Amino acid sequence: MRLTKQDCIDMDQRDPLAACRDRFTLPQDEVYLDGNSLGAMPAHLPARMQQAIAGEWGTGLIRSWNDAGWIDLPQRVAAKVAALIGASADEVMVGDSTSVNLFKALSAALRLNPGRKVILTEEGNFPTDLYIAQGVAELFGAEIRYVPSDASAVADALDDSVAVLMLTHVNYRSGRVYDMAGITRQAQAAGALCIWDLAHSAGALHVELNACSADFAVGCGYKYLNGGPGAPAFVYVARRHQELVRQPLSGWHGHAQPFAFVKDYQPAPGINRMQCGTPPLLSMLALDSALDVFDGVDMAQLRTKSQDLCDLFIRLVDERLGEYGFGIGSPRERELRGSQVALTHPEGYAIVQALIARGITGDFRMPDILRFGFAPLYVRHIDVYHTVDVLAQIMASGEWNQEKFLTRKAVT
Ligand SMILES: Cc1ncc(COP(=O)(O)O)c(C=O)c1O
Ligand SMILES: Nc1c(O)cccc1C(=O)C[C@H](N)C(=O)O
Repeated sequence: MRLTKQDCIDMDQRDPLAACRDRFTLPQDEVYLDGNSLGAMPAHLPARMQQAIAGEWGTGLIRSWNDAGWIDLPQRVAAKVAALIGASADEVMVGDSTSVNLFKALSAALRLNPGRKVILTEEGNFPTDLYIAQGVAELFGAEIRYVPSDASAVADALDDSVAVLMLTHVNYRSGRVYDMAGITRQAQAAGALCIWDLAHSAGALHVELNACSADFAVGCGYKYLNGGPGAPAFVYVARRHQELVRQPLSGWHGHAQPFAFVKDYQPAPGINRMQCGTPPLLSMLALDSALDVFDGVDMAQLRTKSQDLCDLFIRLVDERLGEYGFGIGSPRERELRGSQVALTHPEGYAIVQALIARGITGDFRMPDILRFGFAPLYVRHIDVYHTVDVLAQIMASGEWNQEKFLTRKAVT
């Protein structure tokens, strides 16, 4: 039997996380399926930022480093992130971008594994991961080995030359999720260290870094963590590695005594050595406050809802869009998929633009992927229904086939 609109309304009524949507401000009538690229704005954030700007900065000025606790804000934010990714507070540092944190983590991992010169990664990894690896390889005289985005190809390529395996947990295009525990075990058994990019996992999946015995991880603050555009990112270093870790961005905030103003660099104890320069305080305050939307949220329940939304989307696409030439570009098994679904279609770009014009925001990834992210804290089952319904209308009417939808914009 085909699912109905009423079925989806009933699903929302049974959803234990339904009330979390009120923690966000979303434009009226917008269906937002791009929280995997830029998370929605937590409703309490404008007031918090007003206070931070006018009060802490405007009035408190430099005194706020002490009086408002700016100096150890990164550690407080790190503790909140750590709770979402199965890590201890003293294993996470928040700051810089994901790209910069990857640079630090990759450099540190190569130094921990001297004698080995290969960075193993997948050719379908997110471009910044590949570009950073290329930069690090050049600096360290390392070599990059690319394999297809497939767990068995990764396993086959793990030999005694591999220093570091660098993978993105949830693929940005297909949403395929790797078995973090199993692959980490295989990498470590082969003598390699593992770096996981959690850009599309943190805040949407039930990540358990410590339980997986992970070595390093990085991730974004502006996607499912909802910290706002360009929010600080994070880096995780397992406690057992921390005292040996050396990262080359040896800025003063990562120094053992930043305010001693001594000539020579000495790394701070523990995770603090992963810091570099002055953090972007306003963005850090925004991320700190944004993370409060996770208060009381059970991550296993969050993961279940995300899987339910994705399953619902695939089922509705199967039931209603069969005649329009779409493919499913994501795994159909819910355990193998993150919190997003890719459809494929040769006219994908224009179809996404037509959807956006109708108030449903997804995005497009080359060459033919329509990408829909289902952020479980604020996306409803009825939004999924509405999206497929409007997609069917756009395809039936040929509405997508207009000049204004075919012209490419700078950011897709
Ligand atoms: C897997 C992955 N890593 C990293 C990034 C971004 O890194 P940065 O915040 O440095 O731009 C993204 C998205 O932009 C991503 O999808
Ligand atoms: N970081 C982004 C940006 O600066 C502009 C536009 C989009 C993004 C994204 O986050 C894209 C995203 N990582 C992706 O998976 O495609």
